[in-house]
Amino acid sequence: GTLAKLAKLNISNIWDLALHLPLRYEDETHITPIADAQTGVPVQIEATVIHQQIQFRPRKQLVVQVKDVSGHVLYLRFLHFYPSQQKQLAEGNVIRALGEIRHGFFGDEMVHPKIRTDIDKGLAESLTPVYPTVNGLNQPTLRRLIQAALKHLPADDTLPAELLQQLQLPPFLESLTFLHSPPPEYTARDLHEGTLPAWQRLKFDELLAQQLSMRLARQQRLSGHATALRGNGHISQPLLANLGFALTTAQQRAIAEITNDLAQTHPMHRLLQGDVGSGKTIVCALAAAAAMEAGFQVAVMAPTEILAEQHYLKFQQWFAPLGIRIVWLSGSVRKKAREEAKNELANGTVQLAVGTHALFQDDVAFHNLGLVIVDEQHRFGVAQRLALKNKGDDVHQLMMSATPIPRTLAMSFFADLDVSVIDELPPGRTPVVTRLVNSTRRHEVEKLVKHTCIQGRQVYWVCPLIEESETLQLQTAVDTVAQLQTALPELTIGLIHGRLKPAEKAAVMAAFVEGSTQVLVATTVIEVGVDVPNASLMVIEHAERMGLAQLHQLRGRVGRGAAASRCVLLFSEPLGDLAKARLKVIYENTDGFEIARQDLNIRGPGEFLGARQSGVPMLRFANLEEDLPLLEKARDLAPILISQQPEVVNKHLQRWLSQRAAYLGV
Ligand SMILES: Nc1ncnc2c1ncn2[C@@H]1O[C@H](COP(=O)(O)OP(=O)(O)OP(=O)(O)O)[C@@H](O)[C@H]1O
Repeated sequence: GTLAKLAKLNISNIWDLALHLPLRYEDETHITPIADAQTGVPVQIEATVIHQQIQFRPRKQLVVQVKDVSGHVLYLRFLHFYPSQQKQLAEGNVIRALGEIRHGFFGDEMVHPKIRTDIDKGLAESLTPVYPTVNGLNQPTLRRLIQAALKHLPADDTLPAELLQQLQLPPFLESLTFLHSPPPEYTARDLHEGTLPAWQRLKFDELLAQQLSMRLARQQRLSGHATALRGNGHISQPLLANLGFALTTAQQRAIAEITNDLAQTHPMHRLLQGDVGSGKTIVCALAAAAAMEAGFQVAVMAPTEILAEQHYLKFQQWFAPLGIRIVWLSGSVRKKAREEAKNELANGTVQLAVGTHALFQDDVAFHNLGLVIVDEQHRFGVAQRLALKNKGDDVHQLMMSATPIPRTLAMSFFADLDVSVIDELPPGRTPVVTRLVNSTRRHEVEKLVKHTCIQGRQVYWVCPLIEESETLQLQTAVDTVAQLQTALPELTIGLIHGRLKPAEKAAVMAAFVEGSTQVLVATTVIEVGVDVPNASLMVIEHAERMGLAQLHQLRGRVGRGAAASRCVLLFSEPLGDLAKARLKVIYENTDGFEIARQDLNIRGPGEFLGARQSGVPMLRFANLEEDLPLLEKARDLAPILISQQPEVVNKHLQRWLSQRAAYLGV
């Protein structure tokens, strides 16, 4: 019963209980006269029921009229109610109601207030904590359990007193007790301040645990052994000569950092970051070249088949002319081809493998794997990351991310990684002009499509994301093609979507790349990796449904050549607040790092990194935007503690890691 419910809240021991902190506080310490109540602020009133009625308009509800000593009348409304509540609120009863007063349908009202009838008990002495909970576990039970847990906690602090004094932080247990049962003089508003010392202490402890475990992981890696890979240029030189462009300074710097790491005898863990279109792919290819020149195998892994395929095609184009064999391995590869690929990887006849996490199944063995390149690593699940770790603890790893990661997040979640940033776009690009257009004006956009094609340019048209149904999504795409073809009969229109077989997809893409298809209608498969510099118009339908990272990625498919490019975001009303906020950000910004920063603000770091899906718990207490000073303190302290007070490190990690295994940063 209760244990199972606690488990749902991730509570399995007294530490978990003690760290289950209030979501907010209710103030039942005093009574506010209705006449004095501010609207929109929770207040407790005490009043006599003067009338009770069930109304049916505008919908069925219980409406109770109460009047207090100030002589003011207030309506209490309940859209869902039980007979017991009707009894509680019988005419003549004196009750206390806690809620926000606002001007409503009937006049001044409280909707679904918390009602108390035990008024003879007197007022509460301090604020009442309200905890996150699940169905069937009520607040009083949770409160009792937490109070009991607090009594059983050992009194010792993980951090020495001198250190706390230096950091101006209160003791741990004192902070916890404060937050669970705040002293009477504190108001609910004070307690929401993240700068309250008690909150600061918890946030700091959490951040410190994270920094410590990241540092330890890093030390462990640096003391591990890997083969030093030194290239001699016999692959990279012809590759560079055939490219048709020179590397930017930022690309050169990144590749220098990477080849330097590869030449070390401990495993590389480097993140290659760069905005859309900044030219990450060639840098990865050059890293792969260096490893292959040294005689070692390279595996390139992406989280989805579509993404992996883009890399496969690009690497084919670059490496096949140089006589390098590449195998493709994904979940959809048939048994026979799969066996063949596995054999070739095991006996070393193939140097380069590209694919999804199918590359790291137990039954795939490499002859001499030297480098693993992982694209969009944060989109992999925990199990997949572990599989990778097991395969390649002593292997050099290069992570690639097209999602720019804000500095605070990088400092926190990627503290174990070295980072190379490509902060420069290839020369000759003009920024993409973004337009927000109501979908009722779709025909104007069709004119723009025609205009663009007449000028010899090409167009992407992205169909709406329909998460519930892939079939419906495909249908929409087919309809869009028909509609566009009717409106623009003179144009050649292609269609690409997730259900096409790899060969069919490749054929559609090839036609667009060579320019025989002018308009490419697509489901969001073109999100990442597609690169057709002649395309200069991107139309995105139902842009309001898409996330910022995705919009930025999609928009980044144009503006990759010298031509001035446009991105038209079609939206449909009504727009929710979040959708509005996202569209505003994408309209006002072109810099991926700035967009990511604002995205982080809108969504919070957990969702930003796709943590919900991958199951990696993120920070519970600290907030990376507002707690940057604490994060910096924790980052500075971690190495000092590790070298000078290992016993403190142990104690602190034990307390926090039993909570959250995720700090290990798998
Ligand atoms: N130094 C350069 N000079 C000119 N063009 C370049 C240079 N580097 C890369 N490019 C070209 O720029 C385009 C974008 O490169 P690439 O596909 O590697 O981008 P990316 O960083 O992977 O971006 P995205 O995340 O948007 O896919 C490609 O057409 C590539 O050939």
